[in-house]
Amino acid sequence: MTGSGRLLVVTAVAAERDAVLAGLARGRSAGAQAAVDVVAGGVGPAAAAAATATALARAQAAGTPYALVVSAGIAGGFAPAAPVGSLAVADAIVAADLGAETSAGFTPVAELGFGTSEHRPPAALSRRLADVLGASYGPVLTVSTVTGTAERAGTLMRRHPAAVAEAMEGFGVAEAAAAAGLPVLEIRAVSNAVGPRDRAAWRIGDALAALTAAFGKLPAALEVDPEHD
Ligand SMILES: O=C(O)c1cccc(C(=O)CC[C@H]2O[C@@H](n3cnc4c(=O)[nH]cnc43)[C@H](O)[C@@H]2O)c1
Repeated sequence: MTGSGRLLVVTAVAAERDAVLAGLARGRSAGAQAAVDVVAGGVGPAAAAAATATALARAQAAGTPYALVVSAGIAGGFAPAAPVGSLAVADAIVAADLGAETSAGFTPVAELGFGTSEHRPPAALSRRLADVLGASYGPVLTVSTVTGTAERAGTLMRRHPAAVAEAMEGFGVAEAAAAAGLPVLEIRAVSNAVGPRDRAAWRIGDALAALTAAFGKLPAALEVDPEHD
């Protein structure tokens, strides 16, 4: 993102939006200059896609288009790559449960011939961001249902052995960005391990703090033009 590039960050809920805003404020006090808008678009891929598409269209109509879109928030981490409290940056944003379930197993929508199953962030930019943030780097899975059993976690890991995190909005944000011809990133802070549901083990506060720290560094890390990735 160059100095003139406007950045749209989409989170699910207000607490994530506020954590991102706190990080951006910290970055500005350190001298980082970035035109960034942050939207809490709702939980799940459909809400995220609708909110992202609306924000992009409004900016385009106002003559102040965005140059880059980021899906950000908390996530489940796949062990050992992404422990609780760590950050994850997507090298691919994957629709992990969009497709068809048959007796032969799951077939992704792309293999059914009905569209895209994953979006690729700019490789050099996302890799550089992961390095700057000290984040794990790999596929981030988008699901419509939070994984709650070891069996489901195992199924996802077998299908996506390099996956680092699971969340619910990235693919929706990426679809809206792709429709607008814009590059997309996904940055997640790990609040829990993907697997058996244990709400007592969730560390949402720690994840939100990690998200704030990440966005304190992000504008400086993005001071490149994603068009020349
Ligand atoms: O199991 C529960 O009752 C429970 C407790 C706290 C949060 C939830 C959610 O459904 C959070 C979904 C929300 O947060 C993201 N997120 C965080 N961890 C995960 C995960 O392991 N798998 C998928 N999404 C996760 C997600 O992006 C949503 O915005 C449930």
